[in-house]
Amino acid sequence: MSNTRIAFIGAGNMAASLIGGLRAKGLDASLIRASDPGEETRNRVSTEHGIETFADNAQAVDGADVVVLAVKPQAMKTVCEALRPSLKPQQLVVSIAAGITCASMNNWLGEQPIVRCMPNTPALLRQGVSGLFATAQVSTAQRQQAEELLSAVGLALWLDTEQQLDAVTAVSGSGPAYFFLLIEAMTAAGEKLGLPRDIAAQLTLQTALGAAHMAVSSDVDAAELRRRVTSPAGTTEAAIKSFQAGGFEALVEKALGAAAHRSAEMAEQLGQ
Ligand SMILES: NC(=O)C1=CN([C@@H]2O[C@H](COP(=O)(O)OP(=O)(O)OC[C@H]3O[C@@H](n4cnc5c(N)ncnc54)[C@H](O)[C@@H]3O)[C@@H](O)[C@H]2O)C=CC1
Ligand SMILES: O=C(O)[C@@H]1CCC=N1
Repeated sequence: MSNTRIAFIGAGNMAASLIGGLRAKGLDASLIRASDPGEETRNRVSTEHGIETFADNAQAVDGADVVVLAVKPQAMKTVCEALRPSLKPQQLVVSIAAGITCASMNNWLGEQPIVRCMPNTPALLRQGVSGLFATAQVSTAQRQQAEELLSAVGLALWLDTEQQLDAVTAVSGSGPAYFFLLIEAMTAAGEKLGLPRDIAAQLTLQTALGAAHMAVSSDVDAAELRRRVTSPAGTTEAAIKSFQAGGFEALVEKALGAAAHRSAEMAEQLGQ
């Protein structure tokens, strides 16, 4: 990775967090470039990370070993088709766009080695997790380059099939939003139970943090940790029974199913 030249197409939130992670890991700024139509966006990443930026995507990819596609899924077709004449066959394309398949990208870009990934927003704090899938054209060295790129902002996990990316999107890509929703709901419920809002918020946030740390560092699973909090006929049991009477597990399954379905549907709708 130390000599790998990386070009980011799109310099928004996810690209900026990847660039920040690479810089924090010691990758030289001269090896990173980014292009974005937004002047403010270009100025922000070049000031924050000391990298060269371009308004023209073709200029950014010139000489790059790895080209990271970090635009919205809806922009992928146009961006890929316009990039096609500028790409060299050996350049690795890494896409982080939700719901855009390798087959669609190969149609738009021509045959390129492609790694399709699904990161998540805690990448901003280098606490992210990503699922990665490589096409057959990707060499071992290129797999390593993609893994080093994504592991600069958190955990990077390889998948056996591209279809599994729909499930990864449902679990971890969209996942931070589910935890934020629970934080919002617990804070509001605490307030309704008579706590000042800031106290309810602090109690909720520190509990989320503490529980996540426990779940990550413990040698027992989440179900056992839950049992240890749940005294027979106590308060936790009352709450858990209430969650389960409302169909909590089935609701979570349904919600993640909806996200995975939407990921596959986007591939259909945006992949033409
Ligand atoms: N936000 C999230 O939680 C996650 C997002 N993703 C994926 O990451 C990708 C980027 O998302 P964000 O960074 O959140 O979006 P963003 O909107 O912050 O960044 C996208 C950037 O692309 C630029 N752009 C638009 N048209 C362009 C073009 N023709 N050429 C070059 N740049 C262009 C925009 O100006 C913008 O700065 C999306 O495809 C999304 O599916 C993946 C995982 C999680
Ligand atoms: O909501 C979305 O479509 C994107 C993909 C995963 C997180 N945000």
